[in-house]
Amino acid sequence: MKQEFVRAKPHLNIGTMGHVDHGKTTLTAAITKVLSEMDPSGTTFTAFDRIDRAPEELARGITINIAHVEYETPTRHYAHVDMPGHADYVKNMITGAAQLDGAILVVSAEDGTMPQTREHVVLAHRVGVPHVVVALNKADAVSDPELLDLVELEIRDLLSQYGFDGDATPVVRVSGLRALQGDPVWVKSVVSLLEAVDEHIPVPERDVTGPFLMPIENVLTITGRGTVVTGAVERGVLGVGDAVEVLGLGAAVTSVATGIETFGKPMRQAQAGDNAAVLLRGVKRGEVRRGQVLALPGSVAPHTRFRASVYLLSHAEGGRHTGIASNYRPQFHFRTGDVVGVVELDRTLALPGDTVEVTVELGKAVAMDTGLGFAIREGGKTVGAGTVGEILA
Ligand SMILES: Nc1nc2c(ncn2[C@@H]2O[C@H](COP(=O)(O)OP(=O)(O)OP(=O)(O)O)[C@@H](O)[C@H]2O)c(=O)[nH]1
Ligand SMILES: [Mg+2]
Repeated sequence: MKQEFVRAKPHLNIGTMGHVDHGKTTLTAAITKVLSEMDPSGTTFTAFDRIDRAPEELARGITINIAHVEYETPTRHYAHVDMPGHADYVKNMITGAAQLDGAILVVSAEDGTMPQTREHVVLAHRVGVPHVVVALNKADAVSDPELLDLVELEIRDLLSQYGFDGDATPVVRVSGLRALQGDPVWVKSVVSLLEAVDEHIPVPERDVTGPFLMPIENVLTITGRGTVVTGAVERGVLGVGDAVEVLGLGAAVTSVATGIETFGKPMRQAQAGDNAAVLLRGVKRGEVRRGQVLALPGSVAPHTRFRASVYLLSHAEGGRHTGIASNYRPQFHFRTGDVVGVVELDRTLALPGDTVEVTVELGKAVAMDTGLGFAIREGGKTVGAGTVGEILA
């Protein structure tokens, strides 16, 4: 019998972002190591090579999204998503898969801010990652303190330039690598970083009273038990035995949640903000997929046509070089899924950097309400971010 999940501390979803090779995964491993040594009952050490593991390696139990690591500070429980520095990360971030309450921006002290540092900051702000704490990593490799000061200034400037409060953002000098190796000075640096995260990233208000909704991130089959969907609960509460509906991107499926887990521990109820794995009664694996939502039956409907306010990323932010006109057909990313759609403009041309009102017609229906955010991508690049306005069909 597995130990049941105990909700003793507030739960937050955070993640590491930053340029390739700046040390995100090393730092993630170091955080779990440092915390597991402070409180073995709260945190289990997750080694570097266990963080970057591929989904195929994961064959046991109802389990949580592979990208997540779990840990506890003295005051909080965190789900931490560590994603690679390349384009896939961006895609995950904008589709809200991670639904971050805050992020640790990892910047190598050796390199300073780099193109993906900028891209991630721009996107974090656009998709509504509300708070950022900076880990000025690899501080062990830079002996000149003035150089560290310089990089710190550069980071603060970058944050301020893209809508964060660069002056108020904590910038903590750390060495993930040396902390992982147990060097006490650098272990302390990771403790300081976590204190900054605890203090600077507030516990968000969760919508626990609204109808239950969870975007599906992953679908797994557990031999002998059935199909499990995983994701972060966006709103409401789901209890074992509750009726649910899977919708969007095709035919709806109704079912009952016969089991719920978080990080391998059974729970009676998942609530907004939790990472949950839900076992669905009588559902075949092929009937559900990433990009759909699991919701209280009748509480949300899939739609194809809507008005939207769209911001087109400027060229400097990684957006298009040229403008768009009506009949533009990019990929629309809603929550965990994406679908092709056609954009109709109210004017002849919209340029990178513009905010425009548009009508969108999707190729497949997506569960949505007014106010839902989405990203627009083409050729593997993010070119816009929008919000659903009036729903037309
Ligand atoms: N000196 C020093 N090297 C570090 C530190 N942290 C990471 N490294 C090294 O930097 C390299 C990249 O580290 P990763 O943790 O894989 O970086 P990442 O940001 O996860 O990289 P991607 O996932 O590919 O974007 C490795 O060789 C690490 O050993 C640090 O604090 N100090
Ligand atoms: Mg990595």
